[in-house]
Amino acid sequence: MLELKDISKVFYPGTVNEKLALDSVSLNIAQGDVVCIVGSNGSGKSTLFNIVCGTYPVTGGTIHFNGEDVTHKPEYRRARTIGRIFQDPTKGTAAGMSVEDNLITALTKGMRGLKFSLNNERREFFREQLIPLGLDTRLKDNVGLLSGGQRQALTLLMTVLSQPKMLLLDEHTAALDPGNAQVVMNMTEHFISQFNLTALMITHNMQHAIDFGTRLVMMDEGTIILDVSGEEKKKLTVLKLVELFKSIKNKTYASDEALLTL
Ligand SMILES: Nc1ncnc2c1ncn2[C@@H]1O[C@H](COP(=O)(O)OP(=O)(O)OP(=O)(O)O)[C@@H](O)[C@H]1O
Repeated sequence: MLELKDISKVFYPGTVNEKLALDSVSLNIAQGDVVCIVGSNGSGKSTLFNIVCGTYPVTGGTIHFNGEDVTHKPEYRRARTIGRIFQDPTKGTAAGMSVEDNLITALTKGMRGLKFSLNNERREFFREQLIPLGLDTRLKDNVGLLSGGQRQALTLLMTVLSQPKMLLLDEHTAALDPGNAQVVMNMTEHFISQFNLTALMITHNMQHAIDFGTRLVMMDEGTIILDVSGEEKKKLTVLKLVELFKSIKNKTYASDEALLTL
């Protein structure tokens, strides 16, 4: 579905600040893969997402999406097929609009420009979708009144309703308290299976990365150093993952958050 071949990204080339953020990264994502991406700060995880979305141009390499070469396709055109959710719960929703109006916006995007009006049937559909979020009585409320966790859950629902082919979750629970983070993780799992989505999720929480999804990719210094799936992934523990990192890189895994989940 997504094929990254020999992707490199250099920031500020030819200057004293030159930084090789991605170094010949190749990655194939199949339809239905749910891939957790871990790696210490600065290892290139967000840059990888920015390259997939077209936020940044590549320095070298190619990107194919469902067989189409999208390497130079602009971000706004890739946004139709790729839904991205950020860490900041305020980013994906419009605070000054009601829950209902936010959902209409998302659904209209998903319907690819078809004329759409809010009839009772549609309102009932929204209400049903909002039940697992505990927001089914709040269709008329302004989104600015919702908690961070509720807003992120709504962002998730909106993204899914816009019918992306691939979901990119960029530490989407990191700014939430543990209770809300768990609720949003459960919602994420529910939507991925309900809508049969392919997803990539960046997380610093190694336990989440082990428990969630079908595949785990670890990055370091702009490269992919580990890619496990199936039974091998199921057998992982945080301790094993940290030890694997040490044996591959001959250094200690530098993330306090990861070590906290040990
Ligand atoms: N827009 C930019 N301009 C210059 N350098 C950048 C830019 N974005 C990222 N970098 C650099 O590229 C490297 C990889 O950064 P990136 O944000 O992809 O890491 P990350 O793994 O997502 O880190 P974190 O876990 O801290 O979010 C870092 O050295 C970073 O400073």
